[in-house]
Amino acid sequence: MKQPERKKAILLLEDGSVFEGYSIGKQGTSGGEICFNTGMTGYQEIYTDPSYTGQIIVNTTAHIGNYGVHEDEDESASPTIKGIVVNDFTYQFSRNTATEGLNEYLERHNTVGISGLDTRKIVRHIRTKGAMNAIISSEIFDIDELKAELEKVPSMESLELSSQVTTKEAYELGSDNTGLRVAVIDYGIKRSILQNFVKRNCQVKVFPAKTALSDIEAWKPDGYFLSNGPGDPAAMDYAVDSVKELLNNNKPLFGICLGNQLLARAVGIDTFKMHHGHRGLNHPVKNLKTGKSEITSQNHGFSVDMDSLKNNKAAELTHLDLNDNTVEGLRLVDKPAFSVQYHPESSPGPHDSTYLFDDFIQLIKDQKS
Ligand SMILES: NC(=O)CC[C@H](N)C(=O)O
Repeated sequence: MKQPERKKAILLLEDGSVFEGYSIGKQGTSGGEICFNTGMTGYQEIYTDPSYTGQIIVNTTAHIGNYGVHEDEDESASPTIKGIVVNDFTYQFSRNTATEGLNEYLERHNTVGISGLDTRKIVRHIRTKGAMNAIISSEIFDIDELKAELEKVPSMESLELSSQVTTKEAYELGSDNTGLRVAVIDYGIKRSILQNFVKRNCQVKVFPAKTALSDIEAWKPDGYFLSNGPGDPAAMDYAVDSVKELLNNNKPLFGICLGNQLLARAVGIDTFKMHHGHRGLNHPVKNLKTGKSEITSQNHGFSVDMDSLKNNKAAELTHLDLNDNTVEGLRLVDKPAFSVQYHPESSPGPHDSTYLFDDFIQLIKDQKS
């Protein structure tokens, strides 16, 4: 595939920094919270993870697009990110099984991007100054005009986004009557998480984020799963209230990422906005029960407050981040409920933590027998 003629694009950060590069994907103007992912691979899974809704992703790995995209590797129906910032964008991909080039894919999904930037410099900037909003444009080059557009972009703090990405209708997956019925509350779920349940012989029903408990119970689930998802958990009282109701039933409950934050809030533990979040595929976490460490896939900009967790009698810390000592997992003391901040489905990422799905299923089996 021939490289199209390169058109100019600019990236403007909230603190006034301007970077000039080339337009990739859809031409246009798009703003969101800028964040970086340090993974060396898995760009398609990252761009389609609904947890990134409303964000512009900077990939620190230098080559993006070089293996194209494959229709089976989407984590959701389409990307809901606000844009991508990359260094060397490759139009000509080298993978004989790829079904499309990344540029056509981004155009088809109306995703704006900018290439040719020194992404390491941008990352150092965000790492020093903290999370902030940014805007990419291939049409507005007047900085004051672009600043006015950037001011319209909402702050990620206090933003509720799950209701934009949750399923509209409930749906079922997996084989019937396996005796393991998992009710998934969809706050922006990744497909690979659902596949982890189906692969383990679970019958799964995925419910919209605002489903009444009675409708979930009508399906007679054996356990509940709280999904990952975008936005600030502190802006999700409706979800925290429904988690409290689920906990009253004393059935096994497992949560990932946003699900971890919602479980914490449901028992009165605080969450907070991090300085610049954790996003990558090589974050070391220590399992405090086994003493072993795991290399994990992560994507979060909010976190469960350690002091608040330590002062809370209902929960205990199970997983610790070895980079910055933040909370990476917790369990409830008197209920069969646990959760992790990182992504054990590891799509993309190393598979050290998939035992958590087995632990959850074991909890369901134990309770049933
Ligand atoms: N991956 C997720 O579920 C992200 C949770 C939350 N939106 C955060 O940024 O912390």
